[in-house]
Amino acid sequence: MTDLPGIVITGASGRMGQMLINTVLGSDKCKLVGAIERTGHDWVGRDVGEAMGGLTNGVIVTDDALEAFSRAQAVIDFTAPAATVAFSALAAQAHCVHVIGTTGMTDDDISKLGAAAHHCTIVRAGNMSLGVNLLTKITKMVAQALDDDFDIEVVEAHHNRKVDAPSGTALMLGEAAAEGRGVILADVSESGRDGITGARTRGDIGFSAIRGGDVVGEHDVMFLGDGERIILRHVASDRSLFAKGALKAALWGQTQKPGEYDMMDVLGL
Ligand SMILES: NC(=O)C1=CN([C@@H]2O[C@H](COP(=O)(O)OP(=O)(O)OC[C@H]3O[C@@H](n4cnc5c(N)ncnc54)[C@H](O)[C@@H]3O)[C@@H](O)[C@H]2O)C=CC1
Ligand SMILES: O=C(O)C1=N[C@H](C(=O)O)C[C@H](O)C1
Repeated sequence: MTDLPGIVITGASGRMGQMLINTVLGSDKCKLVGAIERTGHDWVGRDVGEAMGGLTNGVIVTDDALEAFSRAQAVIDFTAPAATVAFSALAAQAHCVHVIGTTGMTDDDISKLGAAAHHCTIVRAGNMSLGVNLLTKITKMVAQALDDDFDIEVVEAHHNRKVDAPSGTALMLGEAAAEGRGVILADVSESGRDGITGARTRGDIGFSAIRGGDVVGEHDVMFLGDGERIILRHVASDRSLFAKGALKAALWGQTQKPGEYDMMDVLGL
């Protein structure tokens, strides 16, 4: 039992944090050794099981990330961009695998992960589910097969607490479509249409975001031609699939060399 890899969960009180804690506690392949929240959060100092409304489990929520990481083999991090950049430096110092689910990271944030990846294994993906990663592959294939006669639009829907748009998944799908077309997404990306926008530019990849209620995550990639449309869709109905994917990545990362990886690598897609 003691030889099982120890996992730390950051953002312990969050929607994904709590799901991840339950997933780790329910696994016979790893053990929970730490739970992190931001300084000043009212969970800091409390037993995480009790804070989640259940039985105590002996893991006390802390804001001392480096101390917790130094007792762990992997950190699973679904928090916010600035926190994730800071955690990556600490995970590198502690030589832990860093699994990153956080979305909304800028190019500058992502470039900062590069230094940490010299010392530790980083697995980062905007979506940890098998279905979305497969959809990403399929999107690239379809985009490769069709030309600009088909307009590409990515439409996503999420719950009303989500703070970033387009979603990390939508951007993954957009990147895949752009790769399939042999173009750079930044050169053709179109989002936030409003007002007199003019006609659609041929070759653009459009993004639309719906926010409301408790939607877990839905993504459509639409290829719209004259007289026909192809619509590829993924619907997530339970956050546990992201948590299971992240845990798979944390365990996979135990045998990898330092560097930056994604869920395609983990899933062998
Ligand atoms: N890649 C994937 O498969 C998925 C990614 N996500 C992403 O995960 C992130 C979190 O999503 P939710 O759990 O829904 O958000 P949330 O708002 O419920 O949770 C975020 C948690 O991070 C904590 N946090 C923020 N800064 C911190 C810091 N400096 N130190 C420690 N904790 C800190 C907050 O206190 C909060 O508990 C978002 O970026 C979301 O898009 C969500 C689901 C799946
Ligand atoms: O914030 C969320 O909830 C989700 N975020 C990820 C994203 O931005 O794509 C993954 C999933 O769709 C849920």
